Formats: sequence, structure tokens, C-alpha cells
Amino acid sequence: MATPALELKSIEREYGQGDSVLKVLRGASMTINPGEMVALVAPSGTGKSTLLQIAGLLEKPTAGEVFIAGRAATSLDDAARTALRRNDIGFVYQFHHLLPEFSARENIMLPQLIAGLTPAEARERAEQMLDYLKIAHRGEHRPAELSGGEQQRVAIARAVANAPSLLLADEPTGNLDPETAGYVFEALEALVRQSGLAALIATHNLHLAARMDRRVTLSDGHVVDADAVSNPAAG
Ligand SMILES: Nc1ncnc2c1ncn2[C@@H]1O[C@H](COP(=O)(O)OP(=O)(O)OP(=O)(O)O)[C@@H](O)[C@H]1O
Repeated sequence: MATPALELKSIEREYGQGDSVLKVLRGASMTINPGEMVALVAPSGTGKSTLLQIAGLLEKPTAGEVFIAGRAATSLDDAARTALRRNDIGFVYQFHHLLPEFSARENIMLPQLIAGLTPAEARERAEQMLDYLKIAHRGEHRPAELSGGEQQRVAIARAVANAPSLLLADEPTGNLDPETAGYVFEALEALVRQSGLAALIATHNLHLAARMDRRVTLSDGHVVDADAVSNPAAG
């Protein structure tokens, strides 16, 4: 069997201390295999962003272990964890977080340059991504000159430019109108399907969630199969 792209084992995360401790995750576990697209659909405040931050090695769990492509991440030192995050994980957020003073192409090149690619290699890969996401004609433009849908496609291109094994997305279409959300999601889906990436995508959009391979939700700090909850007869 293939090594899972992401494995979360009994993740706990609490905020605050003393009387004001908030236990957001209480033993959350899940596995995502290469090529799988999983929707994380849960009510606001249940811990979706916390789970994604922990899976993306941006936050440490209070307890539990995160495996990225088979590597235990929690016990790594900061430098090794950063390297694992840079090489194996791509992020897309609700707001694009593109650097305003750089062009779309430069924004896509930047993480590759940080990862050690030459400018020529990074440029070639950025061109491929722009082309693939059908925004090649917008490569010279800065983020402020792009539409919301174009900005988000550049953010997706940037996230996958380093060929990660895992894509994490927190409401990637949450800031877009339904029509734009639809075509941005189509671009994301095509990219994931074509590259064999694993993806965990938090969304409130049930229509988009329905197009993914399976759906999970958060219940009392645990990850549960949302398909079994919403359709118990099917399981
Ligand atoms: N740094 C923090 N310090 C204290 N509490 C926090 C912190 N980050 C998150 N929380 C709390 O943890 C809970 C889960 O937050 P989280 O952002 O993970 O939820 P979410 O499901 O992503 O919500 P939304 O859909 O609204 O973005 C919330 O009650 C939130 O207030």
C-alpha cells in the first residue's frame, strides 16, 4: 500500500490555560492517501483552521503525531520541520496572500527560489502553472490588477509550484462569487487530479464538497466521516 500523504494520529490541541482552557481537538485522527481529495466540512468554530494549521506544520499539537509522506513531523527540530513543510506541503487560503509588489509570475517563482531552484527553472515551472491554470496572459500583472478568481488561481499555482505531496486549503473559494468559485475549484480539481496530489480542503460550499472523493467533519474535537453521518444507510 502507498504511504499516506497525511496521517494525523490522536491530535489534541487546546488554547488558553487554567479555567479558560478551550479543548478544540480531542484526539483527531485521519489518513489521506496520494491522489485523494477530501473535503473538511464543519460548522464555524469547530477547529477546521486549527486542524489545517497542525496538518501543515504551522502549529504544534498539544498531543498526538503528524506524519507527512510517512515522516513523523512533531519531533523534528524547527529547521527540519520547515524543510518538510516547504518541500511537501502547499497551502491555499481564503484570501490569496500574494505579495503586492511582485507580478503573478514572480509570486509563483518565489517559493521555488527559496527551495533552491535556479531562476530559469523557477520561471519555466511558473509558466507551466500559469498556462495550466489558463492565466498565462496575466503573468506580468501584479495582484491588484487581477480579478479575484485570477488572484486565487495564482495562489493555487504558487502553492503547487514546488510539487508538494499534500495540498491544504482553507476556504479557497470562500471569498468568490458562486460562478467564480466554480471555475476556480475546477482548476484546482484538475491540477490535483493530474498531479496525483493529496488534498484536504475546508469549505462551507456543499456543492464543491460533493465533488470531492469523500467528506469529513469535526465532532467534539474528533474527525468523523461526514458521508456516514449524512447518509447512514450508505455505509
Ligand atoms: N490562537 C488561539 N487562541 C485561543 N483560541 C483560539 C485560537 N485559535 C483558535 N481559537 C479558538 O478555537 C476554536 C476553533 O477555531 P478554528 O479557527 O480552528 O475554527 P474553524 O472551524 O476554522 O472556524 P471558521 O469556520 O469560523 O473559520 C474557536 O473557538 C476559536 O475561537
